[in-house]
Parts: sequence; structure tokens; C-alpha cells
Amino acid sequence: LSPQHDQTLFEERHLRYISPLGKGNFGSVELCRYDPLGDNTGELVAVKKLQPNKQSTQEDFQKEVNTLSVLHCDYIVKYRGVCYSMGRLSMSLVMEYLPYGSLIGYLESNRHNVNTRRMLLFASQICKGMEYLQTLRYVHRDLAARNILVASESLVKIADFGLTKIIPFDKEYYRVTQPGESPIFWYAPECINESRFSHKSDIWSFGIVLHELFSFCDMSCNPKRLCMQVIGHNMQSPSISMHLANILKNGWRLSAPPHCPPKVYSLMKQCWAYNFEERPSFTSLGNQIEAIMQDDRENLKG
Ligand SMILES: CCc1cc(O)ccc1-c1ccc2c(C(=O)Nc3ccc(C)nc3)n[nH]c2c1
Repeated sequence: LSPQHDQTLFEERHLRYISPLGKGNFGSVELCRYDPLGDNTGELVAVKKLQPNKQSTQEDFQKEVNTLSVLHCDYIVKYRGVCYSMGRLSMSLVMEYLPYGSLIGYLESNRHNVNTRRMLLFASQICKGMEYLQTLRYVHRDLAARNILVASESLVKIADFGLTKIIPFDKEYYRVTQPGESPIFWYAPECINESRFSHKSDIWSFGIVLHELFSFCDMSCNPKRLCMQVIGHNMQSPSISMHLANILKNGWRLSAPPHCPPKVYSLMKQCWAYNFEERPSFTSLGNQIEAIMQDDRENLKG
């Protein structure tokens, strides 16, 4: 594609800043309008400045862009392109704008009109998105409600691929070397103990996302808080992961969220099998979720 016809190249002069979208989990994301005609008819996009720093280099950003640009799935936030700033080294990542924001904020402010059926619909969409990533041998490694975005009242998408890794063709897992702030309360035991990430560790994290969903992402019962209650709040960081690994090894798991249907809690427990080989696949989870939705429909009729 020639530069002027490359749909994935956004010219900085047409990218109009509107407002911040939150300094959250994605780094600094801004709402912009890409308005080449200058008449406010352009589309809204989410833009993340990729500033090279000690954690991530230009090369890391290129990897994130490469990871994103090949993903085409209804349940994964769409990559739109990149914007190179004039002369300067920094580049920006341009993604589709999802108007309802993160699942956490959405559930907190819509708690009373989100029922079990809707939560199961969201869960099945996340399953389908993860199933798609798995076909590309992608391991997400940071599946959590904070990384799920809401496109509409009936559609959620998986986001933030800063940590996504591709499993080498000759292995079934990805071993991580670089440290960094790890979301250990979403990590499977083998991730905590051996930094061993696989599709089966994404399944564990999916179980945690199910727990967050059916807890309406309520701060009072978020995974970190519930685990720290068991471990003891006065614990210092390096040994928290060791304590967490121990209680998981001894069979402790998050308890069922209030009013959570027993069949849904049993899905979570399947995802939290200590031995990763015993955990279900995203396909099986998807089928089980559809079956529960079917029952739910019958109950409503019944
Ligand atoms: C560009 C960063 C990024 C990088 C990546 O690899 C994957 C996804 C994203 C991303 C992150 C956030 C958003 C958002 C939003 O935050 N939307 C909203 C809407 C409403 C409110 C209140 N808050 C918020 N929309 N599209 C987004 C894409």
C-alpha cells in the first residue's frame, strides 16, 4: 500500500486530542478523533503513546503492534494502526474506541441491570476471544476484568496485549524471564512457582475473570483483597507469592460470589484445578456456558 492509501497510518496533524481515557492498566490512553476532513465527521479512536522507557523499548512497541495487527476477531479490540510523530522517536498505537470503557467500571455503574444471562453472554464472548487467540498460539498472560472492554450492552472484547506472548512451535508453554509488576492474584500456581505460562494458565485467569464478573467487579471482593485476607495484610511482597502458592497447593480457592449460580461456581473450580492438565479448554468452557444459558432460558420459561 502506498503511504497515502495505507489505512493503518494515521497522520498526526489529523489526530485531534479530545480527553484522557484513564491512566489505567493500558498506560496513558487518550480519546482522539481522526478527522482528516476537519469537519468533526472523523471517527473516534483510542490512542496510546508508546514512549520508550526503561521497561519497554521501541522494539517492544513494534512487537505489540505486530501482535495486534494480525488479530481479527469480534471479541478482540480492533487494531486500527499507528501514528508516527514528526521526527520524534515516539509512535502512538491507534485502537478502536469502545464507548463503555472497562468491564470493571461498567459493572460497577450498571450492577442493577446486568443479570445472570448477560454475564454469561459476556463470559461466552471472552471464551470465544480466547479460543481465537489460542488458535494463533497466543498466550494472553494478563486476562482480567480490567483488560476486558465493553463495546455495547451486549458485547465485550478482550484488550491489552502488552504482555501477550506467542508460544514457540515446539513447546506448550512460554517461560517468562523479565520480572515486573505481576498480577499474581490472577496467576495459576505454575506461573507463580515457575513462570510457566500456557493456554492452561490463561484458563485459570479466565476462572478469576468469571469470579470478578459474578461479583460485579465489586472492590470489596476483588481477588487481590480476598487472597490478602487469607494470607494476612501485614505480609511483605516477596513472600506474598510464596504464601499464595502454598494456600493454593493446600486447596484454598476463592469462595463463590454472593448469589452466584452453583453451575457457574463449578466452572470456576474447573478452571482452578491445581494440575493444569485437568483444566478444561476454552471450547469446553464455552459449551458449558452455552448449556447454562440454555437452562436459564428454560427456567425463565418454566
Ligand atoms: C490504545 C490502548 C490499547 C492497547 C491495546 O493493546 C489494546 C486495547 C487498547 C485500548 C485501551 C482502552 C480503550 C478504550 C476505552 O478506554 N474506552 C472508554 C470509554 C468510556 C470510558 C468512560 N472509559 C474508557 N476504548 N478502546 C480502547 C483500546
